[in-house]
Amino acid sequence: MTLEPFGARLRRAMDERGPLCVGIDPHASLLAEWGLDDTVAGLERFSRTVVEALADRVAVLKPQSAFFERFGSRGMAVLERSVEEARAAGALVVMDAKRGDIGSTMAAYAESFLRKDAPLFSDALTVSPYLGYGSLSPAVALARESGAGLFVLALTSNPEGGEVQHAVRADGRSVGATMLAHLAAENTGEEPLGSFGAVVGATLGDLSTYDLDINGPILAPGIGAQGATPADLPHVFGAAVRNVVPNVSRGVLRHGPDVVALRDAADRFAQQVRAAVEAA
Ligand SMILES: O=c1ccn([C@@H]2O[C@H](COP(=O)(O)O)[C@@H](O)[C@H]2O)c(=O)[nH]1
Repeated sequence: MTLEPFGARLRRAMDERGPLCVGIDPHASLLAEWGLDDTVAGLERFSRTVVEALADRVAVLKPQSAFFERFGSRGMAVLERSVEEARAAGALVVMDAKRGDIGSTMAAYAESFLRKDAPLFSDALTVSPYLGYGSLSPAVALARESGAGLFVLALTSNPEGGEVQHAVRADGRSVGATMLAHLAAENTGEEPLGSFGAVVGATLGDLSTYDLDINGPILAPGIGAQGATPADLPHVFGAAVRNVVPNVSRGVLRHGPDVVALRDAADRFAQQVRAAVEAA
């Protein structure tokens, strides 16, 4: 069955459920706080609990692949099941694996996450363009074919990102702005929303010098543990705020393992996001 393009599916999910994305980030410290062992069994319990609590109410769940990879093949099996269960319960899954390599290898990464019959097929994948935006072409092509999407690291939430992303090219444009321009071109003419999104940190303050009008989604990590708040979103993103998918991971997860407490925490963030976007 052919999937509707990711951008259209995401727009509908954002309209129906609100735009919040919650991360599935099983940090060792969170496993301990939840009373779980730092083992595959602990990982599985953690992931299952997050999916059970949230997959039927938030638009997007974003598993952080690193925390599953550290357990090897058995961790990846847990990740596979989490993706499958989250999608079955109605959430869109953005796999946060930040892949990026020369084009021929990028094609294999794309096959791993974006081919419809792949065990880890996800609705969208985070990718790094820092081997050159063109190196992502195989992922762009396969995402289009599969009805999936990409989130390209443009302006990341961490303070170290600026030394690369704010660097100014010979044409006077910054590297981050160049990535945004590539995405705008990718999404030209797409309705209601393109499938090729940018990652732009909610921590970055006023971004009015950047053209965030990419006709695609903007995944905005940094809310909660990294210090940004939902109230910051209009100031950071301006008119683009309506296409922002704000991500919170530890800010919600620290309320587990109680399912009701996780839901309440996600609902609070969702409500704060809604109020901030409506007031914008
Ligand atoms: O610029 C980026 C890109 C990705 N991330 C990821 O988002 C979550 C944030 O987790 P919190 O616990 O809410 O801080 C995490 O998986 C990061 O790898 C990011 O933070 N910034």
